[in-house]
Amino acid sequence: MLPSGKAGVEELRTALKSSAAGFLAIGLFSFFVNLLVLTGPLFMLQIYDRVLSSRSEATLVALTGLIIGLYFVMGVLDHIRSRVAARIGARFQARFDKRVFNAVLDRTNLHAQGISTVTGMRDLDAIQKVLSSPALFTVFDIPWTPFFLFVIFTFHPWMGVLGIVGGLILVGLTWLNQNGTKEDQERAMIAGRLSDEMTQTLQKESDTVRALGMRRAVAGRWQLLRDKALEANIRYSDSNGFYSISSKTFRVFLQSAILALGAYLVLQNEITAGAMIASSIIIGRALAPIEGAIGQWSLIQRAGQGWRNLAQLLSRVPEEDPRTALPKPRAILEVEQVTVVPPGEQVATLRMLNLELHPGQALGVIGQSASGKSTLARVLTGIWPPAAGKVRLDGASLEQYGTDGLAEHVGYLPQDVVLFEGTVAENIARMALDPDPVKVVEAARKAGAHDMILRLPDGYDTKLPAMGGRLSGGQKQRVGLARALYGDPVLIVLDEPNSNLDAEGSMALNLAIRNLKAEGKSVVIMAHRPAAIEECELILIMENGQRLAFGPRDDVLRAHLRNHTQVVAGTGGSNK
Ligand SMILES: Nc1ncnc2c1ncn2[C@@H]1O[C@H](COP(=O)(O)OP(=O)(O)OP(=O)(O)O)[C@@H](O)[C@H]1O
Repeated sequence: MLPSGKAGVEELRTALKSSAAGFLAIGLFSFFVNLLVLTGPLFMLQIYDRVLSSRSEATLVALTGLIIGLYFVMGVLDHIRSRVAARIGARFQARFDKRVFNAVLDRTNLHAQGISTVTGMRDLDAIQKVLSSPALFTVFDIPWTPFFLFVIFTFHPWMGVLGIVGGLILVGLTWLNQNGTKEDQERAMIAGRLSDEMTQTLQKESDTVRALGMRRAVAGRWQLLRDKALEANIRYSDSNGFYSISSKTFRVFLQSAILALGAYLVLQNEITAGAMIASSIIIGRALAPIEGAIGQWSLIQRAGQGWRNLAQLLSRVPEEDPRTALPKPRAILEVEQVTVVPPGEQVATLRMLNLELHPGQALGVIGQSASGKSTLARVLTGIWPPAAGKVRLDGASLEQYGTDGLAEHVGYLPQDVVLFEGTVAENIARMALDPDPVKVVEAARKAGAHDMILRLPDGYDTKLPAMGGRLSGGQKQRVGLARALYGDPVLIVLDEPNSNLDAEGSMALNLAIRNLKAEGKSVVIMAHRPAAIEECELILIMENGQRLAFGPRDDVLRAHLRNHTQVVAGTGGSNK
């Protein structure tokens, strides 16, 4: 079941509350702006009832001077409240930028199940837009509508009644708009997101798409999604446009209707011509916020959706509590009764695993495909938390180090190495904003990749496109190993580190492992190829997510592999 999102709502609300002073300021400015809105109607009232009847030019000049001053003040206040709103929006975004970014990353890893819409950053943008836009002012202006209607009442009750009826019709239109467009908007949003995601995937995998002649097929699928998105958008825009234009037309009509009623009342000598003009202007102002809300409805609705999505996301991925920094651990790894269930799954892919590794030891993990080797790599590096049991590094369970703290002590080479857009050096430095060149070269040397990197067109400063496209599979793997060793981690987890390596690369890898052991680090190597376990004194054999055997390499291989002699012989440096 999905969490209710209460914790997330609370987090979002607290952030808004921290801008209470800003909202108060907007409320105060809105108060004066709305009072000053009466400038125009009162001016009209005076012109018609005083200036025209008395034919006094002096009064006209005085009144004109006065309203110039009042309009100026109104303009300044309106401008200030826009500036305050923009800052409230920016502050809200700044508060949540990193938080949402991290939550989206974590949720992809840890909580993949449930809502499929991870629109985090777009949700945040949508809320920020509403906070910084005139849509926010409608909230502060709408309470003034009854006041303006009351002013019209003071001119004549019938005018007031007409104003109220008109207002109710506009509110009704807003309600219909809300109910009539909500589903279309959601559909448009989801369809748009799906087609965007597909575009991104296709861009990343363009080689495969071309090579396998999938262009027409995927373009067809993509087009279907685009068409759906377009269709939903058009439907949404049509219905929203219908309500928006209806309300605008109705408001203009209402202004004339009140003028007609006013004229009738003037003819009956019930009100003055000034009151007739003034009430026509005031009714326009009274209903402007309602019309504004309808006009801004798509923004408001999207922000509402964003608020609900973010509340879910933030509840699902709570903020990591600050951790007491632990000293650099010794390379003692303990896996105690660990069971792992991948995110979004029900069935464990690693069950009740126990093992221990000490400084200077290397463990080779072997087993058939899908036996749980990569799952073990993920739990040892803290990517997936254990569903039961504990993984400890020097006595402390991994979560005690915190996500970033743990990454300093653990190096990880994933099975599929993905490099990021940046230079080779930046990639080795794990994309740090201030990479330490000494540490970069040191890591590359340890990984036996220094010479290979020097031979690249621009050495360490060779620019890599996204996904590291410029490098061969083996080169990527060696840069990936250097990245794993950056910052001198004590535990190094290598998932199929030699799957793309040639003999030279394989030898460099084994030398690196030997050196790491000599430095007192511990190394875990998930392997298919015998050459990879040459440096391992311990072997773990996995089967169906369970430990089939664990112990000294030669004993385990002899006891469990029928062809152990070939395997042991194969570890003599060949790369089969
Ligand atoms: N992200 C995931 N979500 C759900 N199930 C997963 C995920 N990753 C792996 N699994 C499942 O976990 C089981 C073990 O997979 P794992 O990748 O750990 O095996 P492996 O031994 O590393 O295999 P290989 O040698 O082919 O890389 C498999 O049944 C797989 O389907």
